[in-house]
Amino acid sequence: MNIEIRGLSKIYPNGHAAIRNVDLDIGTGMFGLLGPNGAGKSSFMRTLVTLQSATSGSILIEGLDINEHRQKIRAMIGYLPQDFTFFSKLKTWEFLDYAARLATNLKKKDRLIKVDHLLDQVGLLDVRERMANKLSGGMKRRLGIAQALIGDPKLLVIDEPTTGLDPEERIRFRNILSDLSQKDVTIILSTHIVGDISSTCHNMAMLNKGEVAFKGSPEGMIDQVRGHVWQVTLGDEEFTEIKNKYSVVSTIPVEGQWEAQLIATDQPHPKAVNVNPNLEHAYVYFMENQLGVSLV
Ligand SMILES: Nc1ncnc2c1ncn2[C@@H]1O[C@H](COP(=O)(O)OP(=O)(O)OP(=O)(O)O)[C@@H](O)[C@H]1O
Repeated sequence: MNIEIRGLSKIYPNGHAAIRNVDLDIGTGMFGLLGPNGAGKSSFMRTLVTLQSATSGSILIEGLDINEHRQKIRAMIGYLPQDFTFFSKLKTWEFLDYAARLATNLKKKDRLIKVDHLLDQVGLLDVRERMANKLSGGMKRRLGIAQALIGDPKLLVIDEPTTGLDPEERIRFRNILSDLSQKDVTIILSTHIVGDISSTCHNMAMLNKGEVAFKGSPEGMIDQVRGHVWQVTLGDEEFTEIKNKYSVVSTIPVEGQWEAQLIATDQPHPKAVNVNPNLEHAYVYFMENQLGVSLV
């Protein structure tokens, strides 16, 4: 899979520029689009899956311009929107069968085989008879993935899939996506949860206010913060001073003091030592130092 995006902008009729001049190349595997709420992730995804047109710029998928080959492109894509909802009167398998009727020309027997295969793949075979709207939040999200997979897409576009899920469901969901990406499905995943990207994606971009703030590998983003992540253990008074001055990423109480990790360009306190950065540190660093967003 090869997706080439050049100079992409989306300005809504009210004048709001949700995507600004985005250039991205997305290849096979799992690609993560990271960014805070309102960064333009959903606008980008909706444009990519041809649900809305761009104001300017181009998107080529497998060399095909999405404006000229809309039907062909749509047949290649499975999409799970952020606000995916169910028809309330259908059982879990019936819902998926309905989606299969819309998306495929399969005969009933083959459709039902496919439905059960997909339910099994996303761990919902046990609850196939349960009403779809009675599934838990995580199960609904997994049924959403099954529905997006029903037409055997080459590209799966998933908008904020793990928001609101408990940690167990989040891990389960990530594992399903990892399995899929091994099976020749390219996945583009948008999220504001750093852990979704660090545990699954080899390539990523960070969007902020509609612009690409970083593109590359998660390791590449982490490299940029190396030397700027510090750990220091302080009493109440000094800790309050530090907290008011720097972005504190984590705090653990240790024997009446505070062990804090924080982001700072230079050593923030004589006792502070550098620690190995992770993607969460890099995210905070980018938001603060590169983009001027104050998190203090
Ligand atoms: N149809 C629209 N008309 C006008 N403004 C819009 C429209 N859709 C989105 N926006 C605005 O564009 C910006 C980007 O929104 P978008 O939903 O793409 O961001 P996001 O990164 O997906 O954030 P979230 O996770 O909060 O949905 C926001 O300021 C939003 O209010």
